[in-house]
Amino acid sequence: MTFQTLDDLDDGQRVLVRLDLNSPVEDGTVQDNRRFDRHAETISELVDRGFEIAVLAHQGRPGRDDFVSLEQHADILADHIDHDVDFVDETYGPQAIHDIADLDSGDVLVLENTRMCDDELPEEDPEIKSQTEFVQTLAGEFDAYINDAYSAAHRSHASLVGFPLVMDAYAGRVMETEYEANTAIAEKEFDGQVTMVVGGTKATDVIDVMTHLDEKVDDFLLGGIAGELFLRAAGYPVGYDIDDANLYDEQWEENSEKIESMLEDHRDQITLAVDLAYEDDGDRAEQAVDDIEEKRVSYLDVGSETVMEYSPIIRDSEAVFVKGALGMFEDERFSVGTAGVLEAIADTDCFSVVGGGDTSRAIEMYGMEEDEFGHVSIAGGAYIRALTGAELVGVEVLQR
Ligand SMILES: Nc1ncnc2c1ncn2[C@@H]1O[C@H](COP(=O)(O)OP(=O)(O)O)[C@@H](O)[C@H]1O
Ligand SMILES: O=C(OP(=O)(O)O)[C@H](O)COP(=O)(O)O
Repeated sequence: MTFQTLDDLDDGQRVLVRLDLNSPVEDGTVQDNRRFDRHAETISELVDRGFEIAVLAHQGRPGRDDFVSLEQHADILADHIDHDVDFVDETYGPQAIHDIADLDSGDVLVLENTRMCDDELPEEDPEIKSQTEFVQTLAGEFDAYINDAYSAAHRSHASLVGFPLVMDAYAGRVMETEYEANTAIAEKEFDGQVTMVVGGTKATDVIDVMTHLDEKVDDFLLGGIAGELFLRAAGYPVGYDIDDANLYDEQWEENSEKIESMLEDHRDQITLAVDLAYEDDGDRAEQAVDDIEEKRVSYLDVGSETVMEYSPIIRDSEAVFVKGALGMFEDERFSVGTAGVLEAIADTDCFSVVGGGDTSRAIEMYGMEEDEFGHVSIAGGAYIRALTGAELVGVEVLQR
């Protein structure tokens, strides 16, 4: 490993620490999840070593319901480290700079959601990000920058790639362990069948990676939003937005050509849902995809027949990689696909990786243990990108 770690950093300095606390938000309430547990280890070590600590993190995407302040995250983090955590509702404005100046040894201050700053998005070259007002202002306030956000390291955003170009930069403990685990996994060779379960809402991330993994993965089992987009490309009248949904059409525009060419060139490697589930009068109802004449409802899970088709494929696999849930599993009625597939994986002795801040929550929620899986990563998009062998931009800048 070529980046510097916390072992290379002298105690008691002023540090700016980038975490990934991006969490599910239900009715405005931030849901606790494994990202807090994992990052708490890094922050507790920094507290014990007397650092003056300011935390940068993002939450959600502008325009989405999950785009909220980090005030609740500061409280959840405080519970995890059993130590006070302050919050300021600015990222680099005058009040933030004032509060940063006031930090004492062992103090922790969470700065406001980085994505509320104009300079954070969109993705641009690290050199451009390093010259932004956001990076230039904060860099002057600290002795060192620590990136612990492996799970966001595939994004070329200011808080992830700008600072290492203008100040001393180190990998936090989560960055270190996730990088090691995911790099080792990417280098593993398997003699038997390799299966990848693809779902979730971030279809663009997974479809991009699928096009680079067609030699490594023998069978892609589809669900979630990506699954419906593939069904749409295969000629079924699903995979577009109805009502207020904003999940399909934009991602279809971005990915339809890739999906169509994957179906044309790799049809035998792609297994699509044979039935889908929806809400009918408060209950779960299922419909065979062949019987859908027109999309009138939101499909929130794959159906039970689909789980019966996916399970034997998983049983016959030597390795299974999961990225994204097959349905909206947080609602028990729509957990059949995700829980069914995870149980099938847990019941076999295949090597398995379950990734994603949201998806990894399903393990605990549905009574499974993490040690029933080979590796449970708090990274989703970053881990599957790493599987392709590609370097993550946020890691690359740490290695300079
Ligand atoms: N058909 C669906 N409709 C709406 N949401 C879905 C559907 N299928 C899966 N999801 C949601 O996808 C989320 C996980 O998506 P994503 O963020 O891409 O994965 P992760 O964070 O695990 O990497 C879950 O919280 C689940 O509720
Ligand atoms: O949750 C994240 O990614 P993931 O859902 O792929 O695990 C990261 O925080 C990145 O967030 P983003 O996909 O909104 O850039």
